[in-house]
Amino acid sequence: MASRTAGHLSGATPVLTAHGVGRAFGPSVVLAGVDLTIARGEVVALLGGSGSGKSTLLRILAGLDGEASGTSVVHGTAAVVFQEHRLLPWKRVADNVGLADRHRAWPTELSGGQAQRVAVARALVREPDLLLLDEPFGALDALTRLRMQILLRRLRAEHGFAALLVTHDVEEALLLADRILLLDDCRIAAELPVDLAPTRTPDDPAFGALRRHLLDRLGVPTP
Ligand SMILES: Nc1ncnc2c1ncn2[C@@H]1O[C@H](COP(=O)(O)OP(=O)(O)OP(=O)(O)O)[C@@H](O)[C@H]1O
Repeated sequence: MASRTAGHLSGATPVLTAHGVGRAFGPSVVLAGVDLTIARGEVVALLGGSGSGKSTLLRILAGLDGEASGTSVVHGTAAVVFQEHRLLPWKRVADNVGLADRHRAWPTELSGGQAQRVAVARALVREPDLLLLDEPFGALDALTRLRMQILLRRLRAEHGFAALLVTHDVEEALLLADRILLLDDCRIAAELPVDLAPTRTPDDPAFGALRRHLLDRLGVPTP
């Protein structure tokens, strides 16, 4: 597996290119022949059933899996945010992020939502070209999750980073992504552009139609 980071290239260059990515754990094949390109500034959501290989693919793209086959190149810099914040408990919050210390709190003193905000700040402070987000809000309560989704939208509008967002949450994908990929049967089985009005409210009929379509593809019955 050649997973590497290339230098900063021209604007037309995608921020991520992956070809023929494969991964097996013993006899169990999880990914086979996955091709993926993410344009600069594009937010792509990766949906799929539990165990379909979403986190495995994200780890490969992040260069955290040395056992995969195929090639994956980030054209620029990438930063990863996981479901658990993974802050360093022996460092104060500001030291975790690398910012001037104004609040002087330890990560253990933070709520889940606060800790995840710090994790996002830590990822963004280096101004990455690509954010790799693995269920970043999956452990948060519904209200905090919505706040974080709105925050991520705002940050993306301000900073213009590209992102790959692994999520179980169809509405989260529809709220945040420009394009949705469905991972099934070891490969990217479907790809949908999210062509919605900028507000992306769930009561928009086009939002509802896409939501139903995705749930149907994921095998979730809708009323
Ligand atoms: N280190 C590992 N050793 C053995 N099997 C693994 C390992 N990591 C992942 N797997 C297996 O690979 C498959 C895909 O796992 P992965 O975590 O990528 O799925 P996922 O789509 O992210 O699932 P979920 O949505 O439930 O988090 C699963 O069957 C899992 O058991």
